[in-house]
Amino acid sequence: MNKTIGFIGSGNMAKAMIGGIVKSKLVPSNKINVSDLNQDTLNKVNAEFNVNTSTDSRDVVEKSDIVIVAVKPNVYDLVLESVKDLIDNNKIIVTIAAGKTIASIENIIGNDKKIVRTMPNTPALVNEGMSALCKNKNISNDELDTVKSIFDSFGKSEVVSENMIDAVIGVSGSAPAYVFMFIEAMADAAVSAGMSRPQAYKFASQAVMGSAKMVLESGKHPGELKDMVCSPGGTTIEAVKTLEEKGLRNAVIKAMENCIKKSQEMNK
Ligand SMILES: NC(=O)C1=CN([C@@H]2O[C@H](COP(=O)(O)OP(=O)(O)OC[C@H]3O[C@@H](n4cnc5c(N)ncnc54)[C@H](OP(=O)(O)O)[C@@H]3O)[C@@H](O)[C@H]2O)C=CC1
Ligand SMILES: O=C(O)[C@@H]1CCC=N1
Repeated sequence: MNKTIGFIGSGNMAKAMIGGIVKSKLVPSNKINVSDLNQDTLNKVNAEFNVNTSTDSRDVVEKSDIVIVAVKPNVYDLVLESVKDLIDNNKIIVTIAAGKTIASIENIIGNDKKIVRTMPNTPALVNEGMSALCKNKNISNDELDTVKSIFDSFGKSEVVSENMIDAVIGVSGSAPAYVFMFIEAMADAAVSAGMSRPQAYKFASQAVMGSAKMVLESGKHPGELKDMVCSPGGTTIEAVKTLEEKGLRNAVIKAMENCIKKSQEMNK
């Protein structure tokens, strides 16, 4: 891609995306500009990915065609205010923040500017990210494709309507956290049965990854895949009974409802 990509904020999500872009070689690392308030953070990002760094977000905006704003929602508006005079009608502003609607960003930088709202997730770091994208009226389909190719460089992505972003946060943006909790709990049980901690993480993570791949690749309903594991009178059905008794599915649904509700509140 013949574009320069900038990141304002170099935290967990930005680093996962930078790592994914660099590994995929979508653009050379000298075409990635990154800012953060913390020089130590920037030194680490530079040592790991060899990208250009600055403590001044204005440097990043000036030097980049596509600017990904990756700071937390509480400082988001201040950051946009501090760079808005540098945003012309050619630059593309990409937001990854929960609760920052296209309208709220247009209110700050102007409704004549090019804005793409996205929701990625941290598996971007290992090229298994899942992202959603939507655009404002000033972004052409070609420009949306260009931004999508950034997100596709570290995983998969889909274009959605903006009112789906809250659901995307529940099922994808925040979801790695629930899956890590599940893996941790599985590993704890294996350790309790005498397995070493590293081996327990390996078994548990591979089981989760393989199961996810079966859902994506077999075309079978998850319930059917579950039934294929449950031998009559066997071990798995005992575990399934306990998970139902303890309300696993209900807990997941309730947790995601709260996650989505929080996202909706943050949009206001
Ligand atoms: N984490 C995730 O899995 C996902 C996060 N997101 C979104 O990504 C955004 C960032 O979240 P996350 O990466 O978790 O947060 P982090 O706190 O890890 O990252 C934010 C980074 O921005 C830095 N920062 C703060 N103010 C400025 C500024 N004025 N100029 C430059 N850098 C600044 C912070 O520095 P300092 O720490 O010193 O304040 C920090 O390094 C959020 O808006 C979130 O909604 C979206 C999808 C998934
Ligand atoms: O927890 C959050 O608010 C962000 C958004 C999605 C994942 N992390």
